[in-house]
Amino acid sequence: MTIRETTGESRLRALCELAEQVRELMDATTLTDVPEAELTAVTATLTEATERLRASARAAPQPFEFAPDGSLRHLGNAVTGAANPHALPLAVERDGAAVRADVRFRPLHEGPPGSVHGGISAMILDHLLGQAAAAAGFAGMTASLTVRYLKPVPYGAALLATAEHTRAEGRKSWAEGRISTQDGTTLVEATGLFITPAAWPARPPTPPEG
Ligand SMILES: CCCCCCCC/C=C\CCCCCCCC(=O)SCCNC(=O)CCNC(=O)[C@H](O)C(C)(C)COP(=O)(O)OP(=O)(O)OC[C@H]1O[C@@H](n2cnc3c(N)ncnc32)[C@H](O)[C@@H]1OP(=O)(O)O
Repeated sequence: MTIRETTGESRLRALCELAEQVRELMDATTLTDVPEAELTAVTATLTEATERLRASARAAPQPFEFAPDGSLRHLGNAVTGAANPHALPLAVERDGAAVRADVRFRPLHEGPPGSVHGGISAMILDHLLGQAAAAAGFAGMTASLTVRYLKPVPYGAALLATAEHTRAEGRKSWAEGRISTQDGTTLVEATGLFITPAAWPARPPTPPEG
């Protein structure tokens, strides 16, 4: 018996491929040094492509949903969503009780000359800490995030982001995490408070792998 993929999944894969191409475009735009006439010509091409995509539009990005394999996914997420060009996308994995993700920032993420914008590091850590809390069974919204910037974060280098849930008190729970180099030097670390909104189920499902 042949199991067919749904048309929806095939279309979603095409959407993710488009998002990846847009990431390539953003990288190319950040670094391009072509002449002005070429910039103008490419802008015209992109204006046309943008209008084609807007011919039919959703009210919101791809939702939090179950994939056909039963896993939870959020393709529209700004950090992990493969269908969201803004996302790296970060692929978050469970590592025992903790979570981890390989990270390679790009010139697109520049803040101070030659290194990554602090808000980008904070965004990655916010999400990773949130997934660590969710992995421990305490999914919630970020109520506060404290970030300590220890060393500039380079782009282009293979880095590692890790986080773990540390404790819970009722609907409040805490997690901590860091972005480090491959040799274990911590560049930026964060602590976060996550609160499960009263309206959420007491024990939400475990987080998606990414
Ligand atoms: C159907 C759902 C299914 C869900 C499935 C989930 C699966 C998960 C999988 C994967 C996870 C992915 C991970 C994502 C990570 C990224 C997360 C983000 O980026 S979140 C966006 C940024 N954050 C916001 O937009 C929050 C906006 N704020 C709020 O919504 C509320 O303020 C909220 C929920 C944080 C608290 O609202 P209240 O009404 O529940 O809070 P009150 O009842 O007043 O307080 C409860 C306790 O918390 C303290 N508290 C409240 N807010 C606080 C704060 N900001 N700082 C410190 N303490 C606070 C209070 O003092 C109180 O403490 P006392 O119980 O008295 O000890």
